[in-house]
Amino acid sequence: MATPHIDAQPGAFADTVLMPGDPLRAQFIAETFLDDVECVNRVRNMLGFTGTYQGRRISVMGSGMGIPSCSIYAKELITEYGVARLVRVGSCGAVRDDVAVNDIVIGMGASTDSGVNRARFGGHDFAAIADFDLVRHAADAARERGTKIKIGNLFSADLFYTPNVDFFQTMKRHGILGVEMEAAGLYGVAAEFGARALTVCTVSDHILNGEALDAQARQTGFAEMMAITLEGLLRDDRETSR
Ligand SMILES: O=P(O)(O)O[C@H]1O[C@H](CO)[C@@H](O)[C@H]1O
Ligand SMILES: O=c1cc[nH]c(=O)[nH]1
Repeated sequence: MATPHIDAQPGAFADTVLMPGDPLRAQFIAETFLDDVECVNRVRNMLGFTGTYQGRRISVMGSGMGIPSCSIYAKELITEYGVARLVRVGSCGAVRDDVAVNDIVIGMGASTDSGVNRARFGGHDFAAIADFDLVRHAADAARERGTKIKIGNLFSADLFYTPNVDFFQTMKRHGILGVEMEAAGLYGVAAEFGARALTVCTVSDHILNGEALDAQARQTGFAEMMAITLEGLLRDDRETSR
């Protein structure tokens, strides 16, 4: 079985897929955090891997940048490979004064300037939200690790280089925790096709004050995000009845 974008065999993906935007970050995650790793997709270099974390089968695959790319992979993973949990592990920019580079934020919801969810929801506004239990278990994992995180609303932008820079102030006033490019689309796909989804991001830059992580700090913050995400998933396995 293959889709236009994934040439993996049936059963090649675990029921849970981590999705960073960057396929090389997918490879890094697989090689750094998983055991017994096998590469399961190379189409368009959108690398996908399956391995284990503490004995639990987990896959990781790049989503590409932006809602259209992420939506293609998420949809095919759910409907063709039986994936039931998708967790975006990404980077985002901050606009609030109390959100700093290296902070970890969880997208309980995701606002957007994209039209995809209206397209799938009869032209109406769709509340793009994460799965509550995935949010809860990631939050519990963070608390147990003693890591402070923020949970709230992300903004999934169609344009990385937006001409409407004044809108960042509006986002700030509305409490947006981070600006990224996929979460609202991922949540819409998950809702349409009956999967559970979550987004966890590390703040890589502050859009309004110009602060940005150096490479070393990026790596450290990223490792903590991965630990929270993976431990949250193990909790979800233990505590959520399906
Ligand atoms: O670091 P990733 O996961 O790619 O996420 C962010 O980085 C990319 C933009 O540079 C977009 O994909 C955005 O959502
Ligand atoms: O999409 C993104 C990701 C990181 N930083 C931003 O400003 N935007």
